[in-house]
Amino acid sequence: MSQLDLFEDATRHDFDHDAFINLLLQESRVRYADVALAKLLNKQTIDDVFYLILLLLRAEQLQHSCLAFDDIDWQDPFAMQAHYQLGNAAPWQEQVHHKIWQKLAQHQAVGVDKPLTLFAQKLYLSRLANYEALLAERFIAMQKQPLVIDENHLIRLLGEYFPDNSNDTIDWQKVACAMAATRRFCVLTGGPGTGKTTTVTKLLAILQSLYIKAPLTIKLVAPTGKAAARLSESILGAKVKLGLESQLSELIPEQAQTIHRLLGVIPQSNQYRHNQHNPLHLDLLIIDEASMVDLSLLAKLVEALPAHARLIMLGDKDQLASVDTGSVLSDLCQELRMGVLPHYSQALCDSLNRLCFAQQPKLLGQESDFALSDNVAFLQHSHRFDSQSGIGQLALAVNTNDRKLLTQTLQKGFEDIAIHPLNNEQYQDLISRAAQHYSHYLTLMQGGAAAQDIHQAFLQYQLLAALREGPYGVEQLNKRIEQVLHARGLIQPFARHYAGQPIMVVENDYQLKLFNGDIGILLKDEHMQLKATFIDEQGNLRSFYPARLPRHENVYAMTIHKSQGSEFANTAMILPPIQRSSVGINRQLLYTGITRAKQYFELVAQEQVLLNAMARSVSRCSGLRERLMKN
Ligand SMILES: Nc1ncnc2c1ncn2[C@@H]1O[C@H](COP(=O)(O)OP(=O)(O)OP(=O)(O)O)[C@@H](O)[C@H]1O
Repeated sequence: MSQLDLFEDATRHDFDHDAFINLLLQESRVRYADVALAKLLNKQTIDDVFYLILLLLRAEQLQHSCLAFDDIDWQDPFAMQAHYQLGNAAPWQEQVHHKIWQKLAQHQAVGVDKPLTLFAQKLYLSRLANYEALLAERFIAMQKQPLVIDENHLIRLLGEYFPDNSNDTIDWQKVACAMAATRRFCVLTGGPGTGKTTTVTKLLAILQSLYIKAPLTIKLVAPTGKAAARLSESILGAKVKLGLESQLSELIPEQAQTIHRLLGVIPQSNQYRHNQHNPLHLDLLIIDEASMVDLSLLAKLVEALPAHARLIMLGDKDQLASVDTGSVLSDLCQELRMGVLPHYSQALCDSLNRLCFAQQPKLLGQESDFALSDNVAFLQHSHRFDSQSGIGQLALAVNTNDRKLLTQTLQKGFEDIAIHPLNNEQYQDLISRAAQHYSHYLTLMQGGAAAQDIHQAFLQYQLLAALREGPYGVEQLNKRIEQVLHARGLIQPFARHYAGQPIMVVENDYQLKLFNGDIGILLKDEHMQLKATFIDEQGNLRSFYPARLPRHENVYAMTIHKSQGSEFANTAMILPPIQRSSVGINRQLLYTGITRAKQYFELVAQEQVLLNAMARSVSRCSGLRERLMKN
């Protein structure tokens, strides 16, 4: 029996729309505002188009860029829990789908300069369609705009920074560097430790050497303050490792900033100081953690680039998509698979063989239908996690849903991972271990250490949870850890704010320049005043009276979603039991959690929950790919 057949029931005279809409609201499938908007756009008529608009608004709420006709379950489009008796369901009919599409195409709210847009069998809110179209247009424009390069000089520099190992293997970092040096737009994707930052630092050294007479103005950005601080640290580390001579080293920036800061936030507005009319002053923009950047912010950033600019996007395509709508990085990297060579055109392979492997050409072309396949470089080999590392093997097993590799990894007894079954005892042990880790920064605080050192110590460990609510969610975990730390005499959590309390800001405050995801610790200053302290991307200390803080929560435990863009030496992760783990616990979530760990990772979970999550891969609906197909 169906819940609602969009063609048959929605247009039936005796169908009780009010009851059905109430059910949708009760089951939180849609919001009141969605119903009102769908009615408005459909001139108060409740019919099949009204329900399609509702479905679109629901899709947007779930961070999809659009509603794909092919993805709709026409017999139960809202995936209802309640069984709603509607009589005989209409059989699936191809012509009826065609009819509704035609009806939509002629609808008064659909079209150019209208609130809704149709594209490639997908229905959009026009705002999102416009962002997608803008990105596709700019990416293609950048791809087509030629660059003048002294090829011989570039070959020499590539040889210097990537000395040929003269065996048969391909140095993909060198390939990535050659690709990025010779095009205005390049995506560089790879898992943790595959050398994205190292490659980009070498690329910057090569580009500044090529253009030494008129060096490029380079800006580095990341979506969060945390990610920007990490990028700064990594670029600095890579520069030191490369041992660049000082004149060249000075031409490579190491201070990254947030995208919001670069664009120039205008308080109480969703506009930025920099836009197409007031472009950014730069020649090359590097965006790190690009998987976290949502469609609208990326569109605004790309729109603000000057016409001559180059753009490089770095990120891990397999991580969770952005918190807000869109999944641009994974859309651009959709055809890449671990263990498979990317498809590059023969023209690109000829050029890369000339630039990188003059002695012995190594690359052979393979055509792709994707217009930007020659703009995506893929690093697969991790230099941080070798075959001796459990973290790397576990991440690989999860990411490829390889149960055999998972079993082997668990049996090998790696020292850098531990997996505990979820039960009462393990739950209590996890809380105790977390409290033990956090006692380090609290002991430093009690000893009067500098705020920077206290923050540094806090960031050595993080407990991650898949859920917010319930006994396995961050709220309860935070309370439990707080209780243990209090019992150990390390904190006095009697007021809303107390010394040693770690907090995460959960909304943007453009006035204070505190952003969603920023982590602070409450500390007493020299006058014994309690202040919330934050370390900014430049490593500077910023302090605020607690009463001034934007909305925030304790962060002894944080959700995996919130941990994106951060790394911790020690990371622990807890997954709920099977009864609570059907929604939202998927491969991307697990992979993101595991790859936050640099040195040690522990998981507390039921085996079946782990296996189910590995098998559940999610993707967001978007039309960006279609906009970027050849022809
Ligand atoms: N070709 C290489 N040979 C040896 N070591 C390398 C190579 N490339 C990178 N490394 C080392 O591997 C580690 C990880 O490199 P890097 O930070 O550049 O990777 P990443 O992809 O940016 O990582 P993440 O995204 O996880 O921060 C660094 O210690 C770096 O020095």
